[in-house]
Amino acid sequence: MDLSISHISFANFRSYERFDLDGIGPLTVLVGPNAVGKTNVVEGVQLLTAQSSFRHPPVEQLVRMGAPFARLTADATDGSRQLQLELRIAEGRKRFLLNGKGKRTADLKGLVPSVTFTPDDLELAKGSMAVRRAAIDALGSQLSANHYLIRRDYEKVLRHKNRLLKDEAPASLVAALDETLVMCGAQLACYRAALFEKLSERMASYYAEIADGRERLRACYVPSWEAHDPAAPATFSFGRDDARMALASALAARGGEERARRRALVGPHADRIELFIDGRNVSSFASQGQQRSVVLAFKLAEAALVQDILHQKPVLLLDDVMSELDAARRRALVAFISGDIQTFITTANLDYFDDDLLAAARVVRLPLAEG
Ligand SMILES: Nc1ncnc2c1ncn2[C@@H]1O[C@H](COP(=O)(O)OP(=O)(O)OP(=O)(O)O)[C@@H](O)[C@H]1O
Repeated sequence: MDLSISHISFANFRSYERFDLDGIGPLTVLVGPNAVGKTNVVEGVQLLTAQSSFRHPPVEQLVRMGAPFARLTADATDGSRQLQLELRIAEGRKRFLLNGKGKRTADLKGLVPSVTFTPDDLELAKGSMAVRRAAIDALGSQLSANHYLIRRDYEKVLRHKNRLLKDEAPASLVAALDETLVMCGAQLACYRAALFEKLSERMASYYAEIADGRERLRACYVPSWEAHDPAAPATFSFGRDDARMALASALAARGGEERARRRALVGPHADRIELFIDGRNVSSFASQGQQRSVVLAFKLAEAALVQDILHQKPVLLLDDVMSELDAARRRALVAFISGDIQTFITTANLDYFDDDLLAAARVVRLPLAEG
């Protein structure tokens, strides 16, 4: 049986002095007016499960204004195991605990995974490449502690390199750092590309379902060392040694340009994820409806992949997305939810939900009644 959350409790988290929800089942719909704290609940559960927040806030913002610290807990069980996930936030620092014992973030990755879908995710279709890269890394980090750690290392090296380039440091110093960048960068590009290959297969099949088989989605991971024409799909396969060599020679070839522009131009921070519908690039050609279908397919693929790789269904956190989807896409999402995956949905309006879904859900009205 999969681990699922049975109880959550927040103290001094965001707008909540206290928030407790017990007896949580497969489907919880949180309904309430604007600014009542619905998204805060989703964010709290994401912090406890994925150890990150889609809002990327400064740590101190998570603590209720005027309070010295915050504490969040979630109890999860699969019928035999009982886990308590805990996050304590004080003095600008986050500390994670499992069953009362302090843990490194990397040790908790994937234990109770989650997939979050918010209106900001619509940026996956039309927004910058950084949004797509961040989504792959967020997923990869839950699936593998190594992905999480190598990405962290790479970002540290990249920050250091950008500082050197900005300060116009001697080329020898930059070249020395490039050796580390090649090691971490090649590994990160390989992790991402391997993960993306699996994700894009599932995305394509969800997209076909959502579009009733009328259109075909194709996605490509394009490493920064490849010159790729974004007008047409292409496949790039590489192993770690290929990636190291290609990255090292691209860095050597573009070193002068990097110094002139005073920033790092080559490496996984510049890799591209291109999406195509029937051969046309989504960034330039997709309609609003097609963009929404791409994002929905992306999210459903994420959830399916977590299940395949970790053999544990993720908790699905849907923040106010029903209003962003039309009836057909809502149906596709509801069909997925009905496949027995623990889900929290927030909404300001229950009219977006059909009676069957509401009958199967626990509807929690916010603000909670006192007592
Ligand atoms: N650290 C904090 N201390 C106190 N209040 C906070 C803190 N952080 C956020 N809030 C408050 O939480 C409220 C927003 O909550 P949230 O984003 O969960 O609303 P929501 O119910 O999802 O609203 P909407 O339907 O408009 O998206 C705001 O009123 C905001 O001022």
